[in-house]
Amino acid sequence: MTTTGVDKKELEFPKLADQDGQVHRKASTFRSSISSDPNSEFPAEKDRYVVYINLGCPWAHRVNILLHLKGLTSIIPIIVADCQLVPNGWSFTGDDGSATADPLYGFKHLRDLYLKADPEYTGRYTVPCLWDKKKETVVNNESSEILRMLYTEFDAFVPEDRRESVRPLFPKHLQKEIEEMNEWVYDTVNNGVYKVGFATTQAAYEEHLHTLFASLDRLEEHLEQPGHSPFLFGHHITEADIRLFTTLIRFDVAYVTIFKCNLKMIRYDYPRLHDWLRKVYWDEGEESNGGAFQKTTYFDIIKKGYVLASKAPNAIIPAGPLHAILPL
Ligand SMILES: N[C@@H](CCC(=O)N[C@@H](CS)C(=O)NCC(=O)O)C(=O)O
Repeated sequence: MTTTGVDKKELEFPKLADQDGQVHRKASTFRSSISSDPNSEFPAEKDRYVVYINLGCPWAHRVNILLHLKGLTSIIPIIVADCQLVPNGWSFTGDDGSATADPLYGFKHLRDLYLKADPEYTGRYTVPCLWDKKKETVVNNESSEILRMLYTEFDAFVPEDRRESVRPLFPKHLQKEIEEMNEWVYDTVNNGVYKVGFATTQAAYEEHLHTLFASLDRLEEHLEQPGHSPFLFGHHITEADIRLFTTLIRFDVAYVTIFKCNLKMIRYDYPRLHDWLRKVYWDEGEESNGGAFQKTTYFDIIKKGYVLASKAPNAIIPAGPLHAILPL
């Protein structure tokens, strides 16, 4: 896919930082669940749900990876919006992998779907956004919950060898450890890069920068411990790998330069994290169902999305690093 340059459509990004210069991410609003129970409010069905994403967003990337990993892309189709945020939110433009219009209603903006679901809605129009075609509403717009419900509730639609019962992303004996890691990785790494990149005071920037790198050091130490390679919790990919991957694959190419997360780089300063990242990215075997991570990563779109989001005055997309990811 080719990326278009920045044409400076209406460059306006809703402010993430509050008055105190800090990013306080608001909780997602739609929090219903799909269930494998056919009598539930949102039962798992084929051709009933779609998920809206864009190809730059790390939260949406989690869901894109999951659908590829579980072989669910024909059960829950993905609808891609432009990676460039305009005042009315994400739009469908035909650029950078985006649909030219929303295929369900012909809408030009994701906002229109949120308002169709709830005309009184005043929250942000975020991706990922899981939509129910039957009830014509947003089921859920919180990536961590979408991720989990898609791999637990759709097992009947997943090819047998990829089901949770056979190849779990959240194995019973690791659940406590994965939950614990999710908590600090979310706060200081996944969301941490945003707290650094969108800080509007020097103090907020520095505070979160050091917290972020302390957590990367902690992840490097985690990978040194027995049973923590090649993936975070051993020989198989788990939910924790998906959640960390979408942040770390953006690190050297976008966060270091555009978000000024620049104390260190993954490729030069974190040998174990670098091995882990390359292993996950380049895997084309069974663990990744033939390359789910690589196939869903669009480096040029990621860089472009962040340049626009950070309101860099000249909107120039950094060309480097020379290799977005190094070979194994
Ligand atoms: N907690 C949410 C965050 C999602 C989110 O913030 N997505 C960004 C894109 S990376 C978005 O849609 N932002 C639009 C806005 O805030 O107006 C999740 O994990 O799903």
